[in-house]
Amino acid sequence: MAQLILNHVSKDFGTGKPAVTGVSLNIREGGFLALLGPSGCGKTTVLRMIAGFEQPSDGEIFLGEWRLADVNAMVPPEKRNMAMVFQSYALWPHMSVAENVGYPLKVRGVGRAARDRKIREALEAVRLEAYADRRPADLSGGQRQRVALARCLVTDPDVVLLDEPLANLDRHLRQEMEETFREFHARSGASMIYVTHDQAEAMALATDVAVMAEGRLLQLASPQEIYARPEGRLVGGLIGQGAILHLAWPVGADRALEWPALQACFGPKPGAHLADVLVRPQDVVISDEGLDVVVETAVFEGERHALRLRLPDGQTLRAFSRRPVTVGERIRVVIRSAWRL
Ligand SMILES: Nc1ncnc2c1ncn2[C@@H]1O[C@H](COP(=O)(O)OP(=O)(O)OP(=O)(O)O)[C@@H](O)[C@H]1O
Repeated sequence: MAQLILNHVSKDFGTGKPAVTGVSLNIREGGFLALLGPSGCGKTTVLRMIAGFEQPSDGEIFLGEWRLADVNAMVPPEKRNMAMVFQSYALWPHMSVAENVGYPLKVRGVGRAARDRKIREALEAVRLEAYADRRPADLSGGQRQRVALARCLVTDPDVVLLDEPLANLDRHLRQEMEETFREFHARSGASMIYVTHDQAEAMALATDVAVMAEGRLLQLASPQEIYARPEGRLVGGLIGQGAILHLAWPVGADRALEWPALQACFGPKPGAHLADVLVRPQDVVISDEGLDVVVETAVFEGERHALRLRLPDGQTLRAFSRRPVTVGERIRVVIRSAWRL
């Protein structure tokens, strides 16, 4: 197994606007990369180029030293030892679960005994041993997706590509399936690339998160890093919760500031350069000093109240409160820390 490398990869379908522009990525062996971004940003196109369903219009794709694709040539998908899992599961309806899982081995001419053993192991891995003889139609959505994962496992792929695999499942099942994906990743040892537009899912699963917008890669970092230090407004708005404020950030100051230094950024500063600043709700603390704000909305979420607070200049902040507050109430808050985007 080896590192998957995308080197300045672009794809232009000739529609006037390239789908992907100059994307460079290194996916380390056994890594789990989430590709995140708004609809139409080029995520699926990147995945399809890695799989070999599309040829780059520029740049190169390598698996270790092996050149998989460039503008002149490409290795066909079936020669890449990759497996792809789709949102739609893509199971054969007329085959049993075991037959579906064993199908890639049958195509490769693997003998009956070895095939049966592999199928058994793969079904055990996704906890579906008891369902081997059922048809896909008799399974739940989550179980069907686990069959699709088992079908991936049997071929021992170097790279597994997942295109929004949980998009068709309800929230509860998605959480359960996240656990299955984590186990699947640990067991297979394959590098995984997971396309999603759900940032919480990306953060929960991946070792690395790549954020794309309009065909370009904006940032690639670990979930912790991208949460703590997002680059720019788009990444800041996409990862985690928070408010983006325009504040008079002191010239030459650090990108992270804490209270009370932050206090100086608020209030009218005619002519000052305004920076985009990210404030996370958990860093906004109700206090008996600090900024004067009005509670605009308060939503009870069970373990806390989620608040939208209006600053005197009309900008809004998000905050959490343990105690109930009333809409229209004036309170004071301290901002523990903020990050200049
Ligand atoms: N075969 C194609 N021919 C022409 N344009 C295409 C083709 N495939 C994708 N595109 C265009 O490329 C852009 C990126 O599409 P892509 O499917 O990669 O985005 P995405 O981020 O995966 O979106 P979504 O989250 O909605 O699936 C879009 O503008 C899309 O219309």
